[in-house]
Amino acid sequence: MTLEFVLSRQDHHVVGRGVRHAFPDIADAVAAVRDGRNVVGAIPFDMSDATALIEPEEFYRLDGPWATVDALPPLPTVTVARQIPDPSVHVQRVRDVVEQLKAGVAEKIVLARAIEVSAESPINPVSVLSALVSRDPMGNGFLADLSPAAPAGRHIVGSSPELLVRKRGNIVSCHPFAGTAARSTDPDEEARISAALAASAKDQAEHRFVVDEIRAALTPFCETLEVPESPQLSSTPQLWHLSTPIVGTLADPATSALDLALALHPTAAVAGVPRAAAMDTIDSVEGSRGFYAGAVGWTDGSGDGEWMVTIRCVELSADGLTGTATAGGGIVADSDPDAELDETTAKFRTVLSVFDR
Ligand SMILES: C=C(O[C@@H]1C=C(C(=O)O)C=C[C@H]1O)C(=O)O
Repeated sequence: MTLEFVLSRQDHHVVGRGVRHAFPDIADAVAAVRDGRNVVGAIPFDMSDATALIEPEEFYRLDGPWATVDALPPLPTVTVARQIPDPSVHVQRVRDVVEQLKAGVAEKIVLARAIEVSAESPINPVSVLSALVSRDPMGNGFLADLSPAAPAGRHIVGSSPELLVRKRGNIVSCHPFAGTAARSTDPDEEARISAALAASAKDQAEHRFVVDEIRAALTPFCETLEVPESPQLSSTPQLWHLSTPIVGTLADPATSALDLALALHPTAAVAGVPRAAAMDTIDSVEGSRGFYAGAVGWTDGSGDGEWMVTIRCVELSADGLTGTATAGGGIVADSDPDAELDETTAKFRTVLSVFDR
């Protein structure tokens, strides 16, 4: 049976194989969960686009991060075919957005850019997933077949550190990330970089927008909600981030993980504040983001589930010969456009480094 879906975390992973039913329309997926069916897959950034959710034929959850015993095709060499837009244009876009933010159009807007790579032979999505999970000490990785959203055969694969929402019984948790610094191989530099990120007023402000928005979105669902006063430092192999673990108890345990994901998505970590103004700017500046900056995850027939923010990822074409990685960063009025370009470059390393020779 084909592998349609994987979500790997440090302590467990979920796999979906085969397609019993495809849900290009999110409302049908929500109804399926209410009927006690398992739903897995990917939700696009813009909820008016088609979703890539399915009820798999086979659904299972096991302890520990995902791993495979199958022999996988090696990853081919890739070359950068296009940058969308050119890096200098991205810097100019950030400059323009900074002016808009200073003029009061919005308070935070997340801008992204893409790198398209070409491969000599097909990039196997499972090989990408395997490389990503084995390189991440947190065991994070995801793979979703995007066929329900047509055209068929595309996949999105990545390693996101950012938990949009998890629901187990009556406990809801979120772990938003925002505020970023590239890591160093030098221990002294590492200490300096992480301390500077923790002390950065600009990054703290970027982060606060996300936490405040999540608190507001979750409050109506919760009996209790614990939101730490200040963020902590979290790391991936490439980056330092500010992050805030949030935990609550649900007023109605029948609220599903998918319901919660839809109430939260897209957060200010990938869109901005206010959300509508930020989404308008993103749409007019970048065009459609597709599944990048969406949500990827699962919800089982009991309503339990887990959804990650779809970042640090590459979308693979149906023939596997093209991969498009997208990375973005939150812009606020005092953002430095050149530093924002560097931040996206560092974020691309998560997925593009799997092709390094
Ligand atoms: C948008 C991305 O990352 C998000 C934006 C961040 C930021 O602006 O500092 C940090 C983590 C993520 O929430 C991405 O990786 O593409």
